[in-house]
Amino acid sequence: MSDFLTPAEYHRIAAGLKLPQHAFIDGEFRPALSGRTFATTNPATGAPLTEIAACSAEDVDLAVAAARTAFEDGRWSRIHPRERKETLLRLAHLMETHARELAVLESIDSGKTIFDCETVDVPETIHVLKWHAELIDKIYDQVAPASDSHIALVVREPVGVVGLVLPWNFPLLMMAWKIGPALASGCSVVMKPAGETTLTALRVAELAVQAGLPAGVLNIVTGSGAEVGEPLGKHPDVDMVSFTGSTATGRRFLNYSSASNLKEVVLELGGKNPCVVLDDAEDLDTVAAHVVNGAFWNMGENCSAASRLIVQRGIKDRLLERVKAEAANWLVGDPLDPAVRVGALVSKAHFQKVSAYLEAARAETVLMGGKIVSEGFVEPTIVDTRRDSTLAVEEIFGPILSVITVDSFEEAIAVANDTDYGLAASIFSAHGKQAIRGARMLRAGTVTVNSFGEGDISTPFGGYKQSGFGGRDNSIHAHDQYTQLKTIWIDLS
Ligand SMILES: NC(=O)C1=CN([C@@H]2O[C@H](COP(=O)(O)OP(=O)(O)OC[C@H]3O[C@@H](n4cnc5c(N)ncnc54)[C@H](O)[C@@H]3O)[C@@H](O)[C@H]2O)C=CC1
Ligand code: BAL
Repeated sequence: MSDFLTPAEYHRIAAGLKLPQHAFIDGEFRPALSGRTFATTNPATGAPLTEIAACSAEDVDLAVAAARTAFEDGRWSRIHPRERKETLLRLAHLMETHARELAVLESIDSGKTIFDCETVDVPETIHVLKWHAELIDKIYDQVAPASDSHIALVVREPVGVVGLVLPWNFPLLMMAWKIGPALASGCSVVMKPAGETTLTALRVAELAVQAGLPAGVLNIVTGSGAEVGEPLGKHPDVDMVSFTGSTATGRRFLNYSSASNLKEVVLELGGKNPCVVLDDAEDLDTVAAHVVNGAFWNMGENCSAASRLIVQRGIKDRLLERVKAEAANWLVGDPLDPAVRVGALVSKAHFQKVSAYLEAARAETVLMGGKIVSEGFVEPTIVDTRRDSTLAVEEIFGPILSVITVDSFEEAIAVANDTDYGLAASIFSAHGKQAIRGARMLRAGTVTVNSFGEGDISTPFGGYKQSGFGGRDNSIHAHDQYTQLKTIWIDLS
């Protein structure tokens, strides 16, 4: 903790921040063409932070045109990958220099805790950008088998102008997950941050200018889903869209694509992720720490949150005792206090949604929590539920853990897989073969064994079933989204 400041010091930094307001199009910060703005507030206090450009289809057109020009003239798409690497590394280094400011901005804009912003969101964002930058001048294309009279090349080319539509739960990190591989690959970007959390993206754009990113290569169009997301999804000159957010909105992007130019679509969607704990799990204090982290980290506002604890009857009581003890350490309160682990839910609307689930929990057995702390803040809550209860089926995106009791390994796996989602899962067992067998049987894009997590930048992240579509974020596979394969046959005869 020695690197953390006091809450008062963080509040002083927050009060002194200059907040961005304008969209970023063709290398310039500009108001919406309509002149309209929308208010953004600090979800922890309800206080207005600033007014931001409320863009619409005409601003999207401008941004796409700028991105297209930049892509076609090759100012970024056709320079040596090493030059792209160096520019992105300069951006990452500038972000390091401004890490604390970015962490505070992220916290006041989203309600996330300063603890997480300082230890995860900002450093991981920088790491992800560096990882993709470092990769791009080290990967090779392929030469296919052919007779002596031909050479057959399989080359990757940047897909073109890409639309990136972001969620509000990890504003900086999701930006990095998408702009990292998109920019490294040579694409031009039109990005739409979530309306709730726009500020850090615009600050990164300011740093990108300083880093020397050419105009038009990164454009940030601010505003609502209906007025910016939809025109971007339907735009005939956007070659591909990568989206992270709800399954319902993800579906719309498939419709937008089919109704426009059949642009490629990659969707990273919701989850109702199981955490399976079998009777033979060992070191229950550690298991409990993973369970709590999985369920309550980032206020449960996490697509891979382990929101269903599927526990075998023989170990249930011993485990829950420890889970409750561990969760009791998760202090709820001022996100700018580094001792706090559960900050504010992202918006009033989302707070109301989560509060409605707390209300529904009253019809079940609440084992812990269950109450609103104050406007925007809810207690980490543990509920003993039926496997088919609303709480155990729907993605809540709040700090509510549903506990489901099972009697066997087979039943645990069946319950875990009994969901429309398939993003992440975890399994705890001291019996190696059983744990690995379970990991293979769980239908999810990421499965962790005897731990909770998402892997890291080196491994692909994305969902089975209705949790994902069309590709993966992270790892070298993320570059598949932003490149397309071209075959070149050369006749030597
Ligand atoms: N998979 C994930 O990481 C996320 C899941 N969610 C889930 O979605 C629920 C609702 O949250 P929302 O903010 O409403 O998520 P959302 O999926 O509607 O929003 C994500 C992004 O899509 C944009 N968008 C919204 N409507 C659009 C439309 N009609 N056309 C194009 N773009 C559109 C939003 O402005 C935002 O940038 C949450 O309670 C949570 O359960 C929300 C955010 C992230
Ligand atoms: N956990 C990172 C991806 C997401 O929540 O959307």
